[in-house]
Amino acid sequence: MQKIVTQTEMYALEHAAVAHGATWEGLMEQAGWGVAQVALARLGDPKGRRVVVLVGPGNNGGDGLVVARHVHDAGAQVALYFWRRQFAPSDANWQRCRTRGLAETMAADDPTQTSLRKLVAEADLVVDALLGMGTSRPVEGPLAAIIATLQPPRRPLVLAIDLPSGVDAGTGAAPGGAVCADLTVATGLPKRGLLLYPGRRLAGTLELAILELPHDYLETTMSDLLRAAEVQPLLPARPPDAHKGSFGKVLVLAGSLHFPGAAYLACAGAARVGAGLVTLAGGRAVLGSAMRLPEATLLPLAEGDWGAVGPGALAELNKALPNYQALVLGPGMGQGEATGEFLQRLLGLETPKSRVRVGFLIDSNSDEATENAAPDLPPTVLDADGLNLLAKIEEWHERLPRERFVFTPHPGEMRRLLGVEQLPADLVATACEAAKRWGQVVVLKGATTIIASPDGRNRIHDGANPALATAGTGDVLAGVIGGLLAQGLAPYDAASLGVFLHGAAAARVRATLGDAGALASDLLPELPRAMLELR
Ligand SMILES: NC(=O)C1=CN([C@@H]2O[C@H](COP(=O)(O)OP(=O)(O)OC[C@H]3O[C@@H](n4cnc5c(N)ncnc54)[C@H](O)[C@@H]3O)[C@@H](O)[C@H]2O)[C@H](O)CC1
Ligand SMILES: [K+]
Repeated sequence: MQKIVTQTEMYALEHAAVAHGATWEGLMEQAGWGVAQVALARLGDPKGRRVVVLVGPGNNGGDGLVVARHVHDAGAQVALYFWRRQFAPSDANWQRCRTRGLAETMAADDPTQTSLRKLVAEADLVVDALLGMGTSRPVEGPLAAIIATLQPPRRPLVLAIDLPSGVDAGTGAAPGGAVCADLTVATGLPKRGLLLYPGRRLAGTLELAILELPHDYLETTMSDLLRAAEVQPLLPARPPDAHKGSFGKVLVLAGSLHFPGAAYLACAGAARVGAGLVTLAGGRAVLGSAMRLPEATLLPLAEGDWGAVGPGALAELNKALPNYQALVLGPGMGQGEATGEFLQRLLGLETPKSRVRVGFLIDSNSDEATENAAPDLPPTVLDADGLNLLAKIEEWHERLPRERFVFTPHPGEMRRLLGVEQLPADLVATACEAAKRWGQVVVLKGATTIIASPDGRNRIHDGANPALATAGTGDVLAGVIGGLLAQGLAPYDAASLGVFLHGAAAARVRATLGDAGALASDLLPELPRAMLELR
């Protein structure tokens, strides 16, 4: 399992390591040695290769001095460029570099960066050890000018230690600009900011320098990188004597005249990850979608506006729901008033006021009232317009049954659910706090997707892929998660495996079609292949 940490968690881990007998100097030596091995592997034969190490004022700079020594000792020609670091005899790592006679330039003596530009122009490798986890404010002034000398396109290989200088370790933000590295070697554990944009882009390839950290303490950190090893055991077994009933039934309530394709994509997503049966529920628009997926069965429902379901659909739905192990609710269902009323009643969230508004349907004491009562929902994926409609209902999260839903918002839907103009910078914390408060699994979709459980655990999926940036891919994901819920996975696991498989299918699409022009439906045939590859 690859843990991902915040600054606070990392500093606490380092303190715990020291309490367990490690020393700060020893940790820095381990970190610097590990980074130097990566640097040397990139350099090839170090003889005659030129390396510039940019050394900042803190421990990140200290790591840089350790790297400089090891790379020098391996045979490379190393020059040091200091920004805001004062020599002190207690700076043992600087002292060791002096003993070896490494060239030194002070940024204070190079106000126009003329010397630095020359060093960079002649270098094979620049090591960025200006700032690490300690980055606490936007980069500006001389530091910004130093960073600017590393701008692409013509430059040597740039290796950042721990984080590209200027990237916030917690959020990945780089408000004043930051080093754009070819590779970043995280010390000990990757920091969150390395996985969140723009930090992820600025970091380049991610590598790790191993630090000995106390294992039991490590287990208390809550973020995991979502990787094949973590989700492989979650794949539902396929016993040879299985029948379609073994793999669950998914009801997909989606689509409208405006968005018929969303219904198809969600259904096919569920079927392509192995659900036993998929039923498409909805109005006339859904009938058209079903033509594209002859394997799906159909539950025609009373329509509201524009072919989307209306409040009259509840009675039919109530009868059918007990036969299903999962529900996918929302893709392309529109945000019409009647659909909103339907959703409100389905989720048991109607207020006395709205009860009056749908009074033409029911009298609260009649049999019809029972027929139209909010059903007990199976595990449910709530996506897209389902989320937008939910966001309009007052105090929805206090009244919704807890631990029943997987919410799959993109940032716009997340803003609406939270009722804010702009999402907070720390997306991981935002998703985690929401999951805890709402009592539901939250999948905050983006170039980096965050899967947060109400119990505080979270998984981060490093799966940016421009091929996915096209309409309909979210509908496929909702279906995929629904298909896994129907096969008995717990919501957090269904969401995690679903995000992983969706990302793996997208990687396969990109490998054949490239960055542009893929259709969401191209993901569908790749889903079983992604499962096969994972199994
Ligand atoms: N702690 C350990 O045992 C280990 C840490 N490792 C490395 O240490 C850094 C974190 O070091 P720290 O000294 O806490 O912070 P920095 O080196 O990142 O720099 C802090 C320094 O910079 C100033 N500062 C912050 N932001 C700005 C800014 N935008 N402009 C100007 N100055 C800024 C701040 O005030 C401080 O003075 C960690 O990343 C690792 O690389 C070892 O890896 C392991 C042991
Ligand atoms: K750095």
